[in-house]
Amino acid sequence: MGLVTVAQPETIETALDVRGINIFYGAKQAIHDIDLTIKKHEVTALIGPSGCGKSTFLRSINRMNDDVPGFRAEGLIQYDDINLLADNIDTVALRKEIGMVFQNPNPFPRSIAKNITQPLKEHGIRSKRKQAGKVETYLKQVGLWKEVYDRLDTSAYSLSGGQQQRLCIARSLCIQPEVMLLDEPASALDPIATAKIEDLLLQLKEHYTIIIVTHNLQQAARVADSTAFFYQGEVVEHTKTEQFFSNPKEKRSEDYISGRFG
Ligand SMILES: Nc1ncnc2c1ncn2[C@@H]1O[C@H](COP(=O)(O)OP(=O)(O)OP(=O)(O)O)[C@@H](O)[C@H]1O
Repeated sequence: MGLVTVAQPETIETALDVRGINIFYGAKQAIHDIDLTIKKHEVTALIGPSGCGKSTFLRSINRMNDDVPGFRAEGLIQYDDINLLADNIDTVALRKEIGMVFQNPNPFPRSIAKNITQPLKEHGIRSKRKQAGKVETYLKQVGLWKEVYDRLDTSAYSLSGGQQQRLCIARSLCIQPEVMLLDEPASALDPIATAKIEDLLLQLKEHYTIIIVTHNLQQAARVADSTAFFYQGEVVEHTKTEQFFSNPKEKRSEDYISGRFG
């Protein structure tokens, strides 16, 4: 993925080891010296009030902000033996391993099937038989197959918002990433579609490492193994979700959970 290598992470259970990250937009510093350990096959929730830097941090992991004018990220985000913030990272290869799903469903303006086959083709899978097999596999993995198997050639835009979001998740999964980044993936969805996405995340963590930004504290409590509370560009507390919500260590965490700010 890049030429710069660093020492192996402390344990093989670590998916991403984040050390001393500082992020700037021009002169404005959005992230201040954060450290985080993201464990493999867990769901990690990033929570905190608007503007505290959750999306900035998430988008830095797979270099989505590189083209934002004035953007600069310093420090170490270690994935295997690679620093994801190194200058010579191949972002296409990076995004194959670290996929992303956005707040608003954004399927390609093509058929349901082509939303899966297009990324497969881009990653060298040319056999139509293999492509068809993967369309079925990944639509099943996101619980969409039964709903769409008889209309795979119709436009992805004919799906509901919740179905479109599950299609976007299938599109990310079909190239078999290790890590999935989700930026408020259910905030544009109704409660039933949201519940389906949450169920899906709980199933997917068996195969993938998941980091989710959410404004919904109940959602973090339902789906996340660990929760990181961001405030004014810092990580105030990162601990097991159950402990975070029942017995936070920091006063600012307690104030946030109890709705005293944010
Ligand atoms: N493209 C940009 N250019 C300049 N400043 C930005 C840009 N994107 C974000 N910022 C600033 O960086 C800080 C962190 O923003 P960010 O969007 O990461 O916060 P957030 O916690 O994800 O907020 P929200 O929950 O509202 O999405 C804010 O002060 C924001 O104004």
